[in-house]
Amino acid sequence: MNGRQPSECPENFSGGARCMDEMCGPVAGLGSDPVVAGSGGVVGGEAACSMWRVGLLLVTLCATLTLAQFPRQCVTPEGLLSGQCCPSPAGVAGDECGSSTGRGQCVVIAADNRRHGPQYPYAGRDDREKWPLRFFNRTCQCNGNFSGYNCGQCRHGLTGPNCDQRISVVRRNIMQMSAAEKQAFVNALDQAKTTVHPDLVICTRRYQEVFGPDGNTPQFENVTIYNYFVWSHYYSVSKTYLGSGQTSFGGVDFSHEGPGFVTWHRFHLIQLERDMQNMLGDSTFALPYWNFAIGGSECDICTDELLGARSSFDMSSISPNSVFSQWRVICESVEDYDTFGTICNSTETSPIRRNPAGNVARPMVQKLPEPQDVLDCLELNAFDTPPYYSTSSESFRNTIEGYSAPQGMYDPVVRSLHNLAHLFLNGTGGQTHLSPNDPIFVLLHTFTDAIFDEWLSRHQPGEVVYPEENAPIGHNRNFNMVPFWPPVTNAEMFVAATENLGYSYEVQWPTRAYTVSEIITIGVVAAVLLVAVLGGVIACAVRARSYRSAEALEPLLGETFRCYSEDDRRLDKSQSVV
Ligand SMILES: O=C(O)c1cc2cc(O)c(O)cc2[nH]1
Repeated sequence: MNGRQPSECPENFSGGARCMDEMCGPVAGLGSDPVVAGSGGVVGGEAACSMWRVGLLLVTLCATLTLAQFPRQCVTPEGLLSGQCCPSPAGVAGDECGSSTGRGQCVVIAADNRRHGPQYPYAGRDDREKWPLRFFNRTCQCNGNFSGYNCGQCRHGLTGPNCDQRISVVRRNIMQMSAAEKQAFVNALDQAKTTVHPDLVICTRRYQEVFGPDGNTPQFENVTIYNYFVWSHYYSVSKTYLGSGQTSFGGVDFSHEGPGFVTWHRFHLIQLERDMQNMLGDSTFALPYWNFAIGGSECDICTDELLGARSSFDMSSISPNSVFSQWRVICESVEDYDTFGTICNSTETSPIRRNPAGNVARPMVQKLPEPQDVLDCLELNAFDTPPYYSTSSESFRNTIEGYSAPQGMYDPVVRSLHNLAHLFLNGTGGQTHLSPNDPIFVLLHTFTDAIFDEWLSRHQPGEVVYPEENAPIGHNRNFNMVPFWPPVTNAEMFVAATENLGYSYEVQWPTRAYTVSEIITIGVVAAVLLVAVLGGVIACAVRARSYRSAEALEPLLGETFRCYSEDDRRLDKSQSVV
């Protein structure tokens, strides 16, 4: 933890008490807690019962303070063995999911049963299949606007004791924020990096080993708010361990290379934003975005005022003047995880590496996407196309993800939009198992999400366009996204953010440049118009001229006529006179 101390829990989580790890000890230490001894050990009659009660009291006390990737009170040996995770928001026995106040009830978890694509050829080899059934099969189902693992929270975009007040935050371009706003955001990120998550602990072993070496010590660990954000991304992309001496299977990714790319990352950000709002005690806090579609080879947010300038000592390091130079990454030992079947834990190791535009071996990733690329991908009509994978063509999803050219054509050598922005960073932010360790990840993904939201708003698709089956594992419409808890499906994030999720984007979308054929058409039309106008002008001029010539002759004629008429009148007069 860089020698820095985790902060206290925010008031609304702790009720003024200190964080779970301080009050209750580390989760991995629950093995020595009476609740665990009472359940797993041979403890008799009265003693066991009173120990159980003490344990229950402790768990209940802790329950009001924390939850987990699975709620903390659920990751006891009994909780894991029961398969049920339905805590009470008030910490009251018999009040599962706040049922006594009508907030919710404990129900069986529905996991997606539809076929997935051929990319993952196994069954029963990975804890993430049919998420989260390997760990739990019962969860809270909340009524009305209540939400959360125990129905103690409100749905996104709602607040108040009855969750009936609308609330919405606006995600803005970080470059357009004031100096004070920029500083506040950097400080908030840094606070999240060191604040122990009030709700979540991470699982540090595969299910097979989750009860620990003694069979009675659940392998879960505290983690900071920001490191949970990193860990959940790592967990979703990690390979399938197939056993000792076997190569882990890499053809699996629960958050990339499929339609769930946009929905998974959307929820990932919402969760971080909420955690930071709670940490700050500020429900108006919004994650900003980085408009990475600016072309060129300059990282405009890589300044010490924002995400950290380049160090003048080392091209791939962050300037010591930035707080992010002090950050240390987690989930770095990917070879170990894949070789030994271990899982990333909360141990921090090396500094962030970043060398924007510096990949000399790959010139294609030395330049950021162009503004036109965003406009092109927004024009694609199909959300995704078979095989709903990184090889899909004419797919909005595969294009914004960046495996297709911005106009939609799949090309194995192309990296565009989101992928290009990652690879441009050329370091921690360009490696899937590590990338969220670089906080640029947050801003890169809010912009990606803004493009997704704009596409939803322009095309108004409805969930039917999201594939129900045959997408890669994890990506079907009703698959519960890994590793989120309580279960949330891809479909739940396939909705307009403003109306459904309590946030919106303030974006000036670039105006479209004309295509060559449009320029030619416009030129031809303009030329025709010009000829027509010129023709008209010339015709008028000629007519006017001929009128003028006619008028020039008129006085003579007039005079003549007048002469005649005057003669006539004179004549008449004379006649009358006569
Ligand atoms: O090679 C790619 O296209 C690539 C790298 C990378 C890193 C990352 O964190 C992502 O989320 C995607 C991604 N794609």
